[in-house]
Amino acid sequence: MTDAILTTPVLYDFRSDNVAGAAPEVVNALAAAAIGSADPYGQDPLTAGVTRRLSALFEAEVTVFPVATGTAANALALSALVPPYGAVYCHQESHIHVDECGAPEMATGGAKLVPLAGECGKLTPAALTAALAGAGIGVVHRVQPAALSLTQATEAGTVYRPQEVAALTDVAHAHGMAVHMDGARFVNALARLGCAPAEVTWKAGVDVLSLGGTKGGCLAAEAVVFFNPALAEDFGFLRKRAGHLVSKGRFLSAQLDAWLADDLWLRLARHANAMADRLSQGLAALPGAELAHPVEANEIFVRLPAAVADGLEAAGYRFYRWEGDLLRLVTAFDTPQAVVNSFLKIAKDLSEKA
Ligand SMILES: Cc1ncc(COP(=O)(O)O)c(C=O)c1O
Ligand SMILES: C[C@@H](O)[C@H](N)C(=O)O
Repeated sequence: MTDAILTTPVLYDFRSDNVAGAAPEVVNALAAAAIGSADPYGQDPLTAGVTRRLSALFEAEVTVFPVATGTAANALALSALVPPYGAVYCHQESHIHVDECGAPEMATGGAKLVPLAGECGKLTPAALTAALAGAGIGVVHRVQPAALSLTQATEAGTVYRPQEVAALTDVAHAHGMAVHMDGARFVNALARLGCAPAEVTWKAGVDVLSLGGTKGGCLAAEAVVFFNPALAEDFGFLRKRAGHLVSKGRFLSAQLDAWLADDLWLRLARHANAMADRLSQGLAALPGAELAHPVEANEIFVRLPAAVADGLEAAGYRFYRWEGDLLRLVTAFDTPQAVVNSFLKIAKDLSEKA
């Protein structure tokens, strides 16, 4: 970053939904939960309430374990599915493979992540089948296929349809593998699909979901949601051993409870997605602009003429310079439409001057 950019006041930060604040409903619920005492270590009524809420939302008796970060949710969920000699098949751009600093490998005791290619951040049954054909199942020299991990919405901002999830989980289950879903942006995918949560999870063969609340409007709250109770039996020990059993667990659950109440999670995600739609449509209309992937959630990957990208940064907007000449812009539950409009007007002016 040039010195000028570092000293320019930030007009708006599109780098990530991780830079967003927290929804007032969640903050107020947290303040209310801070009064008085409550049983520790997840034995409180709020945590029981979150399990009830998620069982109702997913139309199944689920087993829920709140944790504080998405990486913990992913790594610990995989540790419940995969032995140390196991293999986890994932996309080559998956967060568990690229951005978790070896946490899944550590939590599983050394399991191997097997990254696969796929257009627009999505795995295909053909690629998974081909990888498994050469896996050496039963061969003592080889790591043994144990889990498939899908990210929904993907790291490319795309969304798996229920039938796409089912086609992948069919291959995984046929090879004796369990299925994990990294749902750091699950609610953004759900808002786009408009289907019931069950349709794109357990009814499509997903065994465990890392449900992300942090990016969706919580301060820091994620939930590991098991649809297959047999896989959850040891998770309480795995979470405690990793130091992720929060003593005042009510404070994670208060966030999740408020976020899941009255469809707040979906309303917030719909807004984030709508801002991404508006922003990406405006950018795509600029001469020389090119969207790298369909915008199906709240992430935009776009190529812009250098003068436009540089000018936007100099004006005070922040976004990531991604691989190659891609830019990544992420909208959030609280991205103002006025900010999107101003950003697009400046981009258009810069484009006309270029
Ligand atoms: C797709 C995806 N999965 C998981 C995570 C992990 O979340 P955390 O940063 O809370 O560990 C992120 C983080 O933003 C993410 O983008
Ligand atoms: C680490 C970085 O990728 C983060 N998960 C984000 O999406 O902003």
